Amino acid sequence: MTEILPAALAAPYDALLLCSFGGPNGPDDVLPFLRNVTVGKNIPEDRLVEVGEHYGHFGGRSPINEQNLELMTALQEELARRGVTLPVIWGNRNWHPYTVDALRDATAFGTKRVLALVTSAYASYSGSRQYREHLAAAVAELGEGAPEIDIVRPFFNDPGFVLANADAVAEAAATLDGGLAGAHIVYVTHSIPDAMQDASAVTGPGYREQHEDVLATINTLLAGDVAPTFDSSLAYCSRSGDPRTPWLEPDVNDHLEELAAAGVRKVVIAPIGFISDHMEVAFDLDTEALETAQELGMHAVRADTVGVRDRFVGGLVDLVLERAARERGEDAPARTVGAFPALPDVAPPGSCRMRHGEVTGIPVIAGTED
Ligand SMILES: CC1=C(CCC(=O)O)c2cc3nc(cc4[nH]c(cc5[nH]c(cc1n2)c(C)c5CCC(=O)O)c(CCC(=O)O)c4C)C(CCC(=O)O)=C3C
Ligand SMILES: [Fe+2]
Repeated sequence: MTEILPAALAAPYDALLLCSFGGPNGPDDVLPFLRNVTVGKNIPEDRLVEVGEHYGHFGGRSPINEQNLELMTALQEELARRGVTLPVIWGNRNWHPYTVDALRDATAFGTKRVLALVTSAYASYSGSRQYREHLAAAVAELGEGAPEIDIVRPFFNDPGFVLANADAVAEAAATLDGGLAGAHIVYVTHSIPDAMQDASAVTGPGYREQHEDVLATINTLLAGDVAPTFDSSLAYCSRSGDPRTPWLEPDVNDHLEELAAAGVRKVVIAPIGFISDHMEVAFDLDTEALETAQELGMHAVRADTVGVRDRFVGGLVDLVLERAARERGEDAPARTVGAFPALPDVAPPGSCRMRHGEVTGIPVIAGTED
């Protein structure tokens, strides 16, 4: 076999698109951004006003854009460190810079094959399929000359992501009196409607089961060789939508109350569902949940999100190069931790619909529209 020079390790891709959610950069952006997010979503107006106020507490801007710029730089540096030639570009689903604009620019510079890395680790409609619809819409809008796009599989069970989370939980626990002993780790992720959960579980492990897998791995790592003296559970934040529609529970605040009533006094809040400290983390956890814990007389600390930790960024670059190698027809096994295999590079028919049983026929990239 001929050896591939490092510079060509990302071939056939000629750009890596960091594809994210987007967020407002100032007060005037907040409402138009929220309207973009909720178009066709049946979110009550008073919920929009409430979420607008969350951004208001932070000067009308979300930290998400700066965090994505940092991640983009970290990815570029790690690729350069490995000698790989692959420009990183950035585009969002719901706010500037929009994906379609980033792709148009890249195309003008001759980009033909793009690998997209979505900033959600877990597979569900919101975290994966909706991005794949969004990318297909961008390609359609660009028309002739649009780049061909592939996607990095949802990376919840990537060793880099899971180990970086375990490090963050261990560091947070170390700040508690007596460390992890006698503590309760509340793992937290974004709630989704039950119907979206059910749809996420049709062709592979569901959204909740993916999180349960990650937290089981982290718990095993933290326990080491000794019998664990800590407990853990999974709770949810940021529920929205019609209050009559069932979403995944328990809400993190309700859950903290239950734990306090059961005598728990030491808590690590571990936001494994999010890769950076964007608004859900800054408001729903650091503002609301930590306040709830304090009112309940608990000592609670929030573990870092993976952000730009070396292990995480290194894992992402491994995923990118692994995907490129498979695209070149090489045998590049997908590395994982936990009970589940890697999710496929191309989503199977029927995966991660918005609602269980619903077929919309909306085109996607890296999968079929059924
Ligand atoms: C699973 C999931 C992630 C994945 C985790 C990840 O990707 O990291 C995620 C990420 C994010 N969600 C975000 C913001 C919002 N999400 C909303 C609404 C919704 N999210 C949902 C789910 C998820 N969301 C769902 C099922 C809805 C209901 C409407 C719908 O079905 O789409 C709304 C509307 C108002 C409201 O209802 O809350 C907003 C403003 C931001 C940006 C934060 C910032 O600005 O810093 C980010 C990263
Ligand atoms: Fe969301």
